[in-house]
Amino acid sequence: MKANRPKRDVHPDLARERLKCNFNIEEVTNIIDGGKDKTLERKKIEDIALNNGACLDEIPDECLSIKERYENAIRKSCIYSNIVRNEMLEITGMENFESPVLRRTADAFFKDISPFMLHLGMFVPTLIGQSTPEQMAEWLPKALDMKIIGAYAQTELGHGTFIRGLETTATYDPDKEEFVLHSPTITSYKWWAGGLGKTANHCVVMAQLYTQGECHGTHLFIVQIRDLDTHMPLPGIKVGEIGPRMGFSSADNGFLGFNSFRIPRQNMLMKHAKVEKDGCYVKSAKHGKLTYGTMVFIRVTLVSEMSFNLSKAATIAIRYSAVRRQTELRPNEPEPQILDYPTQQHKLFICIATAHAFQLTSKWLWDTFQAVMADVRKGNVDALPELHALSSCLKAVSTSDALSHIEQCRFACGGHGYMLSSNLPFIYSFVAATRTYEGDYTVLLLQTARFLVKAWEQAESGNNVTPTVAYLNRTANTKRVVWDNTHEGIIQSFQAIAAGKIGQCVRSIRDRIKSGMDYEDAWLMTTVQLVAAAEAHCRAVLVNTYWNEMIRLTKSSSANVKTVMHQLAVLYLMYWALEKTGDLLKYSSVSKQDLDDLQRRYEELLAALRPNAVSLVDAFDLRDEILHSSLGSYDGCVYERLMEEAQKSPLNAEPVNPSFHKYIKPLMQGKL
Ligand SMILES: CCCCCCCCCCCCC/C=C/C(=O)SCCNC(=O)CCNC(=O)[C@H](O)C(C)(C)COP(=O)(O)OP(=O)(O)OC[C@H]1O[C@@H](n2cnc3c(N)ncnc32)[C@H](O)[C@@H]1OP(=O)(O)O
Ligand SMILES: Cc1cc2nc3c(=O)[nH]c(=O)nc-3n(C[C@H](O)[C@H](O)[C@H](O)COP(=O)(O)OP(=O)(O)OC[C@H]3O[C@@H](n4cnc5c(N)ncnc54)[C@H](O)[C@@H]3O)c2cc1C
Repeated sequence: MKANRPKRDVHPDLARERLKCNFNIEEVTNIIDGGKDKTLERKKIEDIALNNGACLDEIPDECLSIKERYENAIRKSCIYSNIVRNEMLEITGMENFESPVLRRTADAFFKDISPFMLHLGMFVPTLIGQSTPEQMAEWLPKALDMKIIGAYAQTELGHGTFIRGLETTATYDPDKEEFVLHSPTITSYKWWAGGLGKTANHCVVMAQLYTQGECHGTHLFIVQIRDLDTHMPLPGIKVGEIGPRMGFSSADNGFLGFNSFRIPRQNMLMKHAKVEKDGCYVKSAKHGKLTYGTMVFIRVTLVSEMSFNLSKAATIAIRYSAVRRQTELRPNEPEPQILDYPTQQHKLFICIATAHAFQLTSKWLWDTFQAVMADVRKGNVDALPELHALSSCLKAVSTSDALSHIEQCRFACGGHGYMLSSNLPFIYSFVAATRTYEGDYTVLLLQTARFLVKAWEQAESGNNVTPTVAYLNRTANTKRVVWDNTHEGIIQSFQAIAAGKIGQCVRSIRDRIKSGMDYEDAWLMTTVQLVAAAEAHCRAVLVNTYWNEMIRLTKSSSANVKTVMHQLAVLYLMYWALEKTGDLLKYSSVSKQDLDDLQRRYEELLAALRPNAVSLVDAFDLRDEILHSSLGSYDGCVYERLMEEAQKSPLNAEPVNPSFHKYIKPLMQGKL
């Protein structure tokens, strides 16, 4: 089903906006993509994937039933996978199967989500990160070639966060050299895994490993759950879909139970720990948490995923705000574009800046992740705790911030933002899930807090700490940092806030222990503060990284690109400084006058960015197919598209709905 899209002239308001642009859009796009060659490659891939119109739907997803939606998503997933397999991977290289370009083009095919997303997103990365070379040779080519389709089944009905509490068992039987998978209780049923309900024929399962009568904790196993020919669940497997949810409607999130289901010994993913033929358990020599590697990988990728989603929402809301006019400011004057309202700019410009902040930080985080993984491969796991702390807090804060900014984008579009055809509700519900999955917000910040408390104690006793907390060496023993309204000053203030909060947590824990609590209770009682301290640390990392990366990446840019990129980064610093005035008053010497000045400069910056706003979102270079939005298309023909989408409502298929004759008319006639 291909839909023909009428070509329209660009709305005059948007055309005028584009004439105001004073910087080279392509240069900014290159910075976001990571270089000119990357932009060219992305465009080439987008042309291959999208130019033939296979991604377009005649009937909008939201007008389909649950079953139709799933079937349509499968149809398109197969078309898309074929394009990826036959044409796109040739350009990116097989090893870059998780390239952001593939993720971006996938969004043109799926307004919601592909049932195959978890296959490429988690199943394949788990094979890569957790298999021995022999296992990799066996499974990976099949998975990349879509000969097998997998899911990642870790969470259970009873436990998601507390992995050590998972109940599924994998008991080794040395006589048959097999593991017996079993779900002993209803709460041990696997629950939530994307693609598991109806699509996958294999999955990675996390289960408690028992061998020689002893439990060795959770390990990963690769399990075939359906017949490859008939697709029927194998005997001993109970599998299905978990039912309608807020988003992820076409992801067939599933449940899975095992009734003494047997798999060969070789199906335990044994890169980090293994079970010998005789049942002898050999522990990971490196680090006990390496089996959690896929989660760390996804947390790292989610930061750029948040940038992408926020850039979509910002593009939609800013283009719409340039076209939408509302309220006479003065009698008989034309109504202004709503983008001219400073309150609208306050809602939206931070979204552009945040998309940049997350994008640049995500590249830095990705490089850090790669470097740590290279060390791990050589047997050095020293940097793993820092990577875990960093990826945990950046995942938590980026998903949470993206979610609230996307909601602001929806508010910024008034009533029309509530329409599914605007795509904002889809983007919102997709991002809402990211705050929970791969580790809930609070839980992950508490992981970072554990690391920060240890780092504080090291810094306090005069020892050097790892790079991302190096500011503790400078600030751990300082009471209040001297306020300075330059970018360096603001960054240092964020570091002082983080250090101040971590220090306060340590003191609270110590005071509670002194007053008779044990460490666990003292920690528990301090967790509200610990979450706030970890968030503050994350903000310090974000402002510092964004600033440094922006300076580094614009070194050879033209003057106006430097200026506009600089303005966005300053806006980001000021926005968060103003959001955190209470903390600044507590941990720096900032005065009321300084804060008033900051507010004024922030408002001036909004005005300075205003003429470039539309071009800044054009620089995200998101094709209409990817935006899927009646409000955000490049041509800005908002009202025509809203009307066009309204016509597609199934309720408009007939002039009179049968319910009139069945119910309303009898009611009107008193015959009901
Ligand atoms: C086409 C391209 C595709 C791209 C795709 C991009 C988009 C991706 C979309 C993906 C869609 C995903 C859908 C969702 C999937 C899922 O949600 S899968 C399930 C995810 N589940 C979780 O994340 C659970 C969260 N819980 C945990 O991570 C852990 O249980 C815990 C909270 C960290 C605690 O673990 P536990 O085993 O109880 O450990 P502790 O005893 O508390 O800690 C011991 C020490 O170990 C440290 N530690 C914990 N985890 C790690 C780690 N991963 N790495 C390193 N270290 C770790 C911990 O901090 C403790 O340290 P100390 O303080 O030093 O003791
Ligand atoms: C759309 C979606 C897709 C998913 N896909 C998958 C998948 O493919 N595979 C898979 O295995 N899983 C998947 N999940 C599951 C997901 O990983 C879990 O839901 C997530 O890790 C949270 O765990 P939970 O649901 O057990 O929440 P809970 O841990 O029960 O959290 C409930 C509340 O308790 C709080 N809480 C819990 N523990 C603590 C603590 N120690 N300290 C303080 N507060 C705490 C949390 O902050 C939260 O507010 C998916 C989830 C969603 C929503």
